[in-house]
Amino acid sequence: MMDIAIPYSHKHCFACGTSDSSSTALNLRFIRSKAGGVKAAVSLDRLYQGYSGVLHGGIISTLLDAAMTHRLFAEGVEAMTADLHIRFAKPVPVNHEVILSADIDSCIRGVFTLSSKLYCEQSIYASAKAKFMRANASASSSFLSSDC
Ligand SMILES: CCCCCCCCCCCCCC(=O)SCCNC(=O)CCNC(=O)[C@H](O)C(C)(C)COP(=O)(O)OP(=O)(O)OC[C@H]1O[C@@H](n2cnc3c(N)ncnc32)[C@H](O)[C@@H]1OP(=O)(O)O
Repeated sequence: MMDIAIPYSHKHCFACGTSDSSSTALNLRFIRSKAGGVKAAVSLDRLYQGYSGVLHGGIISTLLDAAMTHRLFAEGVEAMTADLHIRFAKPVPVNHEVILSADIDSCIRGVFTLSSKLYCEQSIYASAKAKFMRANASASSSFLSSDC
């Protein structure tokens, strides 16, 4: 399945940029999930730990935010995070594959509400809800209904 295309504005992104643009880039690559959202698999090493052996909460937040951002990219929407809530349910181990997913919950008057989840061993270890607003008001999308 094809990767979600990353817009030019994200070429140098810490989360989805490549190591060509930054030596610490996470190099995340998202694809469409069968359920219609997006998903990515990633395993991060000790460079990204907080407590010993545990992925840093700021990195977890970044992964969840990136999943939601890419869910919007999949609709041709470039939007900024306006509000972000994270639930750290279980310590996420480093050097262990985790799966990220994201879905669009609603879009009302230009405010997109999304949710994302981080799975480890098929359990939810962290989740997020966020609101996004378009960076570029001229962006178009098949998802957009008349009130967006
Ligand atoms: C682009 C974005 C960048 C942004 C960066 C900014 C972010 C920076 C972040 C920086 C971070 C940097 C630092 C780091 O990196 S720290 C690393 C990141 N954090 C973690 O890995 C924590 C993972 N989670 C856990 O270990 C457990 O879930 C904890 C220890 C939190 C609780 O596990 P425990 O097994 O002890 O508890 P329980 O689940 O049986 O529940 C017991 C009770 O507690 C209540 N309870 C539990 N949770 C919540 C809650 N959230 N609000 C309200 N209540 C809550 C729950 O309802 C229950 O109540 P009751 O039913 O008994 O009445």
